[in-house]
Amino acid sequence: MFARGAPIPTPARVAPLECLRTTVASVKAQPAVLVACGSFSPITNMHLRIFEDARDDLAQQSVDVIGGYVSPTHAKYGKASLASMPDRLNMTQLALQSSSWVNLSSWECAQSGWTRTAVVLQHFADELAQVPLNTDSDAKPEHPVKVMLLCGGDLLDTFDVIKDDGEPLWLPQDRETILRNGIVCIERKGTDLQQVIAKSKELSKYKENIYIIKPQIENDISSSSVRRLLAQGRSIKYLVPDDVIAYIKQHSLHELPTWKAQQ
Ligand SMILES: Nc1ncnc2c1ncn2[C@@H]1O[C@H](COP(=O)(O)OP(=O)(O)OP(=O)(O)O)[C@@H](O)[C@H]1O
Ligand SMILES: NC(=O)c1ccc[n+]([C@@H]2O[C@H](COP(=O)(O)O)[C@@H](O)[C@H]2O)c1
Repeated sequence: MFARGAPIPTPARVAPLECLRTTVASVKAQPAVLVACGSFSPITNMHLRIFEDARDDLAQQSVDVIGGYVSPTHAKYGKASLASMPDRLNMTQLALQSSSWVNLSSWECAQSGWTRTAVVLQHFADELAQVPLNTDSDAKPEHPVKVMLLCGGDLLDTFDVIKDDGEPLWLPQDRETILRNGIVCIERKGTDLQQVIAKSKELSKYKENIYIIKPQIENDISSSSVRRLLAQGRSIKYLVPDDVIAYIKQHSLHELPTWKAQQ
């Protein structure tokens, strides 16, 4: 558990290796690691589900997902709805206890400020490139591991956003890096991904690297809907893992002014 009110200790690795599978399905398969960057304030069952849907769909396209990471963003990302870093990390860790292949990465939160997502992914890529991969046969996998951003369609839709100060939300070189490596986008109500890609020259250029995943069971749980239910004094059972609900109650996170403001 991360101590509340204390800085986050720097972890030994960006990508803890506990759950990483180093035996790739076949020589020809493309090994991949999925990294979900986001707020996770709090983590929901749908954040966990998107990993499962993505892994199943990618397997049908000869992409062998050998591990996954949830990387909560730094407090200095500045979104009002962010619970503290220890709280978001603790809730994420509790939620991931039930996963055999997705790990928490606390690296982003241990930095002194917010880190751009492309930089986070590059750290993962640098570390994971050092991990020797093999197959059941003697032969080594033909492809090096790819680190791909896992996100909801709404995130891809922010790629062209220009902020109020006139600066792009995503630096052009960062978008390029992310798109070159591959991005796995889960369709989400309210975002037409085909349209998002078609209207952007850059996204169209890389459309082969954008894996669009249709959730097998549609579910639009979001952290904001969970916060809204809490603010209304309603139940969040079956939307969020039980241990996370217990943590929220134990530490009265539902009383956070920015969570209570959510209607
Ligand atoms: N129901 C969902 N379907 C598909 N993707 C989702 C869903 N919920 C969250 N995600 C994706 O998970 C990633 C991390 O989620 P994050 O906590 O940043 O967003 P969120 O749950 O939409 O939060 P908020 O409601 O506070 O904006 C994002 O890429 C987001 O699009
Ligand atoms: N330029 C960038 O790298 C950039 C811009 C906006 C959001 N992000 C990331 O995307 C995620 C978005 O989270 P939210 O959807 O909760 O805002 C966060 O992990 C954040 O760090 C990255």
